[in-house]
Amino acid sequence: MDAAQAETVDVIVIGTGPGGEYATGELARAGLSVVAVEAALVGGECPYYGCIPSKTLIRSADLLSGARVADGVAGAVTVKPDFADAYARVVEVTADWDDTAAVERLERAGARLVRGTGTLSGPRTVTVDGRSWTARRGILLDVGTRPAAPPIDGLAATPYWTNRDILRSAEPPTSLLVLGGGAIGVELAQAYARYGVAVTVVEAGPRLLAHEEPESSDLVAQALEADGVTIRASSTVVGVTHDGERFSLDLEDGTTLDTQRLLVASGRTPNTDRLGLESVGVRTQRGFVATDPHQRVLADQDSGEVVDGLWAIGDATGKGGFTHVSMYQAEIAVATILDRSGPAASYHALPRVTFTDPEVGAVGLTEEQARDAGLAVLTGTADLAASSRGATYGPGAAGFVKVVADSDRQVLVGATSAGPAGGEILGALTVAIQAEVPVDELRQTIWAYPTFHRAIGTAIADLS
Ligand SMILES: Cc1cc2nc3c(=O)[nH]c(=O)nc-3n(C[C@H](O)[C@H](O)[C@H](O)COP(=O)(O)OP(=O)(O)OC[C@H]3O[C@@H](n4cnc5c(N)ncnc54)[C@H](O)[C@@H]3O)c2cc1C
Ligand SMILES: NC(=O)c1ccc[n+]([C@@H]2O[C@H](COP(=O)([O-])OP(=O)(O)OC[C@H]3O[C@@H](n4cnc5c(N)ncnc54)[C@H](O)[C@@H]3O)[C@@H](O)[C@H]2O)c1
Repeated sequence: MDAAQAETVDVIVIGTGPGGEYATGELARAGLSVVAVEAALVGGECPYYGCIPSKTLIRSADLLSGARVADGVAGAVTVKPDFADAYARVVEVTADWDDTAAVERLERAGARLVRGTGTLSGPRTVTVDGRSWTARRGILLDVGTRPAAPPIDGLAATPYWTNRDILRSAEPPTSLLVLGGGAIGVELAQAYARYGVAVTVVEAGPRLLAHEEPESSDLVAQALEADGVTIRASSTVVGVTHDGERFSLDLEDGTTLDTQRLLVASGRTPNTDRLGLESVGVRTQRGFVATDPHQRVLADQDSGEVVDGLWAIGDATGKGGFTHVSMYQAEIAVATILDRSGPAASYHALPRVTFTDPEVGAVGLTEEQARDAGLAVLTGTADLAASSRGATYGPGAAGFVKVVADSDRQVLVGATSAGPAGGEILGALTVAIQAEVPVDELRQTIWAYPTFHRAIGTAIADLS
């Protein structure tokens, strides 16, 4: 069928990241005719090149680290790291980068998958390789992001790695330079260092995990250094070359760094640049698509004008590059597409976890963001190592709970739980912020002894 003879369906989903895959299934189960267009693997980045393989690798590396600190606490353990074991688990959890199971799930739900790159070619119309579809109800975009390479002299001509290459590599490098100290950079730097790889992180900004509390950056820097990672913050790379074997990076301060492998983890670019958004009058901001709180696409950030029959979810909406955001927005979009009433999107209690050891869990605003928002800020902190649980835990107890309160409303607006199981402890803080539990109520809460989460009570008592 050519573009002139477009087939009509109810909904077309372009990009099946986690939210797009979920929405496709839900809409089809609701009885709509749905076509999902996917250029790569159904499920997107998270199950194949993101969350799932990285957290699997991190678990293997954490087991090695636990064994290494056993001597003097539990008895001597001989540790013989074997990356092949870790990689085998990565192959298992990604189904060897095969999306057959996901495709079958979609088809069982009644949806149709079209492999290829979808482009908007006018209102409610999508073209894939010369074939066109028209959507009666509309089009849902979940196109995600791809790794962004900074404009460094020579870099583009080198065989640098992105998250996609490193997580598919069966062999660990002998040395690894990680460009970027964000979530991808710090998680993978630590995991590879624990496998004996000589790792250096080069971060342009003054600290790692720049979006989180400065205390989190310090904690993660100390942990990475304890694992042997060299951290170079406030460092600018001005040139990169590759001689067929090794990379050479020139820094602005005159230093030259040599490495076998280079991982570029310096941010992402939304996949909206070749999507045909101009054909429906949508202007992006730094590639991000603006949406209203029901995930309806806006013509641009400022106008507030809703584009008829177009929804967007996921990383490309710029509300946070996390699978749980994609899934959350997908539920909202599905409700709107099905004309069901439902709550509008709200991000005041957006949680995120960086899966380093110690884990950095955070929700809502940082102290600085709360102050910048003009709130009357109170903060409270508790040191995990100094807690009873910390004393019993022994090595690896470093961490803290920090709470940020709005003293006018007497509710928490932000919190960090960094330490062992920091991401799990975050759950209680997320509920407190989502439900705007009064600080007084949190003061009266009984926190089990001796747990790490009891530090939430200590931090609340410390509010000043
Ligand atoms: C190494 C790494 C680790 C991560 N760890 C975590 C974590 O622990 N927790 C967490 O919450 N998040 C994590 N993330 C982020 C997470 O992967 C994303 O937030 C998540 O995948 C949601 O993305 P999305 O829905 O925007 O779509 P994506 O997952 O980006 O998928 C978009 C899909 O759209 C397809 N596509 C794009 N354009 C088109 C087109 N024109 N036509 C057809 N198909 C198209 C792509 O092929 C892709 O399959 C991690 C990311 C990385 C890279
Ligand atoms: N645990 C998680 O939830 C998790 C894990 C990994 C990734 N992610 C998501 O994936 C996305 C990408 O993560 P990321 O770590 O690539 O991006 P990021 O934006 O979080 O961090 C990129 C870092 O690279 C630095 N940088 C930029 N240009 C540089 C340069 N030229 N030289 C040196 N440093 C430079 C930035 O200052 C920043 O600190 C994010 O949306 C993140 O939320 C989430």
